[in-house]
Amino acid sequence: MPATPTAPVILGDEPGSFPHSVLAERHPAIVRQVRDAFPYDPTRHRALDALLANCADGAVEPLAATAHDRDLWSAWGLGAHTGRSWYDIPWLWSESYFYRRLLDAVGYFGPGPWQGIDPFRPCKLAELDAPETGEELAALDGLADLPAAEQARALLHGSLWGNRADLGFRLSGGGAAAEPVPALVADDSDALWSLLPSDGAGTLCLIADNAGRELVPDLLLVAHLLERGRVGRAVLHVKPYPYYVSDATTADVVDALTRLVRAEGRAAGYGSLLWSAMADGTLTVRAHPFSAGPLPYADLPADLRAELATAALTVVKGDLNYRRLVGDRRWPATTPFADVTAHFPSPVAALRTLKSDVVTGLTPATEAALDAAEGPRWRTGGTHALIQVRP
Ligand SMILES: O=P(O)(O)OC[C@H]1O[C@](O)(CO)[C@@H](O)[C@@H]1O
Repeated sequence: MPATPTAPVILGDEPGSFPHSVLAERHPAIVRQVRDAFPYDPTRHRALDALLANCADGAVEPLAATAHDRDLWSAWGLGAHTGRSWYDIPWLWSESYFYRRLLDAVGYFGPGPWQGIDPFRPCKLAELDAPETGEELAALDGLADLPAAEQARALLHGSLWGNRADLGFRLSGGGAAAEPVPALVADDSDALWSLLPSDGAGTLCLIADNAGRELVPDLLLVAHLLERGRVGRAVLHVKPYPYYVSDATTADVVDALTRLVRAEGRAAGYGSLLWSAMADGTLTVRAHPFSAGPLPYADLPADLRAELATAALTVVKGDLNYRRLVGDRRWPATTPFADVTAHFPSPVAALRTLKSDVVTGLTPATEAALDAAEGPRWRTGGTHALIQVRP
């Protein structure tokens, strides 16, 4: 094994593959869904129709000369990818740029009346209002009598499996099937807990993924760790603008906290704790532009790298963040997780349900058992999860 392992970057160019289906089917479906979700004006309809025609069969188009982030995207490779098929460039790049273009089409960056209107907000709010969310919050009261370690474990698993509730995933109609065996394909949770300094003064960074039913348990986990003095400070990294359908933005954090403080019982207590923690700076929300960028975390910009380097532990949530953490490549599944995350500036834990082909750190026996039981389906079905840690 070389010191810096490598593997082919995933493209979307193989018909029948999962990445290809996302570009060819999921993206057009998302454009249609967004077009139906708001009473957009004719200009917005024309822009959405143009994106619909372009995204499945066309070539990558540049941003407008006036776009506020044109330089940023140029630095991220826009020039090199312009004019090429969406299928022939790194899949991670194509997907990220698709969401950037979608926001253009709905007028998100303005100027105009649709500036700042999140096209995915109705779905996100519906999740927060769903009866399941209320049930999950009520279940929190039942944890109170458990030993501390079991409470922490339950909240960690709530955050982990919260990643299954992802709206983009649901749009494709590929919802979670029967309970998987084994559900957890890797479990380094003991190592995760051991990374929190015993003096309770460490900083936890949590790179969030989805809003709604994933962000709520993420926040509960953070609240629990702050309340119990397991961490002294927490930093929640969210997206600077709507992305991958349900990814959390600052507005979604506000919605989730509002949902918590209006709940009953322990959930409300955690909500108040977090509200105060934000007011006194114990909990900080960050929305760095790179968080919605199309590059892997190996390419972290210097300021974000320096910031994350101060964390006792960074928890990286979800499938997309996993792809960005280990690199969106065709790794052999047994590639050591520590090798592919050696670039990351702090100790790091990945909490993710498996929703794309990328995976590392499995034992040969686990990979063989999964293949034998399910064929390739275990990689993308969202029915399996992992907790992987690199100290
Ligand atoms: O919300 P998550 O867990 O990041 O999952 C989003 C997922 O959506 C996809 O990008 C497909 O659109 C997955 O492959 C992916 O990584």
